[in-house]
Amino acid sequence: MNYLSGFGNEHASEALPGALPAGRNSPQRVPYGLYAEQISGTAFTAPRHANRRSWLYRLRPSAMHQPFAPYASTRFHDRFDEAPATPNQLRWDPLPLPAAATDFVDGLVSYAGNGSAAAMTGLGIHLYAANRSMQGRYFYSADGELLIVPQQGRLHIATEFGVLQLEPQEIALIPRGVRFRVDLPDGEARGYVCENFGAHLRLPDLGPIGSNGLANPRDFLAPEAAYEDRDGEFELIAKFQGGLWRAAIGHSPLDVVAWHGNHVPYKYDLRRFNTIGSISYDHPDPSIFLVLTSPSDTPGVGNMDFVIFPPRWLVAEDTFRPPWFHRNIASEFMGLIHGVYDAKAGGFAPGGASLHNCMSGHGPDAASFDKASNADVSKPDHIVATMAFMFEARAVICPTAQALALPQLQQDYHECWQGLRKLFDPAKP
Ligand SMILES: O=C(O)Cc1cc(O)ccc1O
Ligand SMILES: [Fe+2]
Repeated sequence: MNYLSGFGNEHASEALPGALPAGRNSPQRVPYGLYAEQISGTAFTAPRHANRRSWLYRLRPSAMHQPFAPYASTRFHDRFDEAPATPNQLRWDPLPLPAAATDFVDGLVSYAGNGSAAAMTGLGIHLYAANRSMQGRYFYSADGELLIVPQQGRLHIATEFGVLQLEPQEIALIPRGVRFRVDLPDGEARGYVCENFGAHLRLPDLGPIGSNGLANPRDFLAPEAAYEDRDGEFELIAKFQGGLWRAAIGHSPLDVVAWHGNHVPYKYDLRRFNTIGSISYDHPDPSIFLVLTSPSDTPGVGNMDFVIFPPRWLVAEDTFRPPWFHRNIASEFMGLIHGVYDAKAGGFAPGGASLHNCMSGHGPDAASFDKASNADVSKPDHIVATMAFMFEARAVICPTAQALALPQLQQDYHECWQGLRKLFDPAKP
């Protein structure tokens, strides 16, 4: 499958030759009898460097569907105020794959979040476990862009802009409003979704790192135009102001023959990340692992950040090499795609999750502390075959009532720090 390369680029793609109008966006009649339609992802007047919009040339306008009615989903929502926000450290085992037929949308379980679609700030964190492709149904979120992080099973995401083929260790971003369908080529799939209600995720500034490094722009891939010319009795599910809505639609909404613009879905392979770390001493702040950031209105403070912990060499001398003990102003929701996370010797499984809120103490568990305190740091350590990540937020991340009620919530998580014995000996400096 071919993709168009470059983050935030102005791309153009056509599935039929000459489908893209030349020299103007909305000619009186579009080639092939297509309808021209714009989708804007920022205010029309947003500064040029931040402005996002695309022009789509499609079989039918997106307005063409029956009225929406509420669609009862008990598990996928934005109800982040049902339970008191908790300072407790939380950790969950992986969600089991479903027994009943469950597609990507029905397989989403909302775990935590903050802010709201109405306020256009904050994030929602949802995990999915699914065992069948979306059949005759299409989905979009008007509430935020969707950052999809598969943990198990490939996803074929057919969007209005074309198809993104995704495997674990790759991520996809579906912009606000873009309609899509998720097929499961492996029959089963599990992973994480962050819905960003705030400003678009973008590549961070690199400061003294220079003009290259971390996630490089050319590794972000947009799909090439591909359209479905399908009539039938389908359904369009919309997420709108925290609730789900359903409309009957008589055709596939993935009927875009050509498009151009920069409000586009994209994918990125996390294995392409150019990981930078200390080559002298001390473990750097995890901002060095920042892939994408959604800025807030305070300079330097993200509404939400997407951070990864990829394979890397640890060479820092006279240094406790894993993550240190810490309390942060930011709140941290973590997931594990595969392997072992270097601050947790046990209990944090691939597909699992953890939440450490603002100023809640956390860090290496007792076993990881003992191991790293006694390791030979005159030699490099090679951290291999692992990929953990963090959705980090400026505001406290509130778990949903259902996440707190899940049997996967570990009641004994705090025990992982209770074995840290007092080592203090005033006689031994
Ligand atoms: O809590 C965590 O494991 C994430 C994390 C990693 C790190 O290297 C430094 C700080 C931090 O919050
Ligand atoms: Fe942390």
